Parts: sequence; structure tokens; C-alpha cells
Amino acid sequence: MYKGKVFVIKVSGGVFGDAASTHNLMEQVAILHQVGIRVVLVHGGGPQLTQVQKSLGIEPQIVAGRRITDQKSIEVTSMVLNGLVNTRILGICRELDIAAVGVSGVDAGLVRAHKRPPVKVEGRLVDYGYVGDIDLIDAKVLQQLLDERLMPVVSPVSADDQGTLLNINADTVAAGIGAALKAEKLMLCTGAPGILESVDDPCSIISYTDLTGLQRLKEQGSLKDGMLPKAKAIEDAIRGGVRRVHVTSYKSPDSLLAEVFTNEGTGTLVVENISALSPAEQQAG
Ligand SMILES: Nc1ncnc2c1ncn2[C@@H]1O[C@H](COP(=O)(O)OP(=O)(O)O)[C@@H](O)[C@H]1O
Ligand SMILES: CC(=O)N[C@@H](CCC(=O)OP(=O)(O)O)C(=O)O
Repeated sequence: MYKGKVFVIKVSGGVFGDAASTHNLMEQVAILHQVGIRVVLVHGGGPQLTQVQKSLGIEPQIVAGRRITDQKSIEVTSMVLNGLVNTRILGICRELDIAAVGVSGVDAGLVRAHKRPPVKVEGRLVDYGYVGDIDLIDAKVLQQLLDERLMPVVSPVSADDQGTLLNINADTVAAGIGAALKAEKLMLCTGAPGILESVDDPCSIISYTDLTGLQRLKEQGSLKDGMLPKAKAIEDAIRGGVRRVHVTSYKSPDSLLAEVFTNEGTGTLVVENISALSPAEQQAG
């Protein structure tokens, strides 16, 4: 059913803090790649970035889920995301025999962005510095790699047309790539079990929702911190043509495969409009 279809899988940096979770997740990615799904892996690296910033005496500042990125921090961002995290994932791909190629949003004009001007967030003016907003995704380079059966491993570091490097949230980049490739699925693997009705109650997981449901959660204040850029990314991906967005935990051992190959799944599935789906479609993973 999914052979030849595009899945964009975004893995949060948190997974790489634990070797067993990392292997577990990458083994599932390997299976999806090996059965003929065109997998694009987009990675984060927020916790690693925070750690290296602190070791260099830079106090990390994150506002509404996005990192304020000054001149020194954009250098750290490209060192950590393009260097450390991307290369570590490629090493695991070697071990698991996945033919993978590392790229970033800078490569071959993949992500064209501009520096975000100071914006009002939660009532105050915030200058995010070298943080980018996406103008265009040119996914040609990814199509070429996928046509050669190579798995792209994408770091979200991007640039403007002058070559100024910009930091973009990995969920945002994954959503843009999903929309550009009209992906069958965007899978966001995060530390949370899925989208929760109440962030303090891990049992309040929402199994199935749509854009109206997501808006309701936002309006009632259920979405906070890192879930804010994730919710925006989910909305943009679906409006851009991605059929299904899944939010799953990297902590449960078979979360990706269960989400794809069982009706129940383990996390949250978001579609454009639940009532527009046929009963059969509502059943499908
Ligand atoms: N309604 C919610 N459901 C789930 N997580 C939420 C919600 N609201 C806020 N969060 C927080 O958002 C976090 C996910 O964001 P973040 O840690 O930035 O993600 P990642 O690094 O995986 O991209 C969760 O671990 C949780 O603390
Ligand atoms: C602008 C912005 O916030 N960029 C993110 C990029 C990394 C990321 O998104 O990593 P996770 O998926 O692990 O959170 C950051 O600096 O943390």
C-alpha cells in the first residue's frame, strides 16, 4: 500500500540522548526504507545545541518553542546540527546498511528562507536573531536522491539567498518538505506520547483529530512550549497537501511501525477533516 510513497520522518534531538532508543528508532526507519517507502529523515538536535551552548558559556533562550540565535549561536547551530547530529545518524545508517546521504537546508537551495524580523510574541517584541522563516522549498535534490534509492538525512540549518545561515525549527522544515513532496505521511517522533489534552496528564492522549480539533486545543491553551511550533507545522503540512500527520513517541519501542501498520497506532493522527473521511479511511493507519 505504501510502496513508492513518500514518508517524511522527523526525529527530535531528544532521541539521541539514549543509545537504545536511537537504535530502536533507526531500525524502524530502516524497515520502512527497505520495504520501498521513499523515506526522508529530518532531524532536530535542540538538547545537544543547548548543551554545547552552555559549555561555551552561552545561556540558551527559547521563546515559544524557538531558540533566539545570535551570531555565535548560529555557528554553534551549524556545528552541532550539520556536524555532530547529522554525522552521527549517518554512522548509524552505515551500521544498519541504509544507503543514506546527509544534506542540510543550505544544500542545492533546498530551503530558501529569510531572517525573521523582530516579532511580537506573547505581548512582547522578540528579536530571534539568525532564525529563518521559509520562503520556498526546492525539493529537487531530495527527489534525485530518492530516485537513486538513497535516503536523505536532513539537518534544518538553512540560508537566505546571500548565503547567510539561518536556524529553523526542525518540525517546520519537515512540514515544508512534506508539503513540497506531497508526502503521504509526516511523522513527528518526539518525547511526548502524542498530543495531550492536558500536558500534565500523559493519559490524556488524543488518538485522532483534525485541523478544527487542533485549533480548539490551541484556543483552550492546551498547547505549550515546543508543541506550539509543532502544531503550526502540522497545520502547514496538511494545508500544503500532506494527507496524514502522526505525532508519536520515540520512547515506545515500536511506535513508528505500530502507527503505520496497525489501525490503533500509539500516538496522535491529524488529518484535514475527520468527517470528510470514509469509514474505511478512518480505520486505515
Ligand atoms: N498538549 C501537549 N501535548 C504534548 N506535549 C506538549 C503539549 N503542550 C506542550 N507540550 C510539550 O511539548 C514538548 C514537545 O516539544 P519539544 O520538546 O520542543 O519537542 P521536540 O524537541 O521533540 O521537537 C513535550 O515534551 C511537552 O513538554
Ligand atoms: C529556531 C529553532 O528553535 N531551531 C531549533 C532547531 C533544532 C530543533 O528543532 O531540534 P529539536 O527537534 O530536537 O527540538 C533549535 O535551535 O533548537
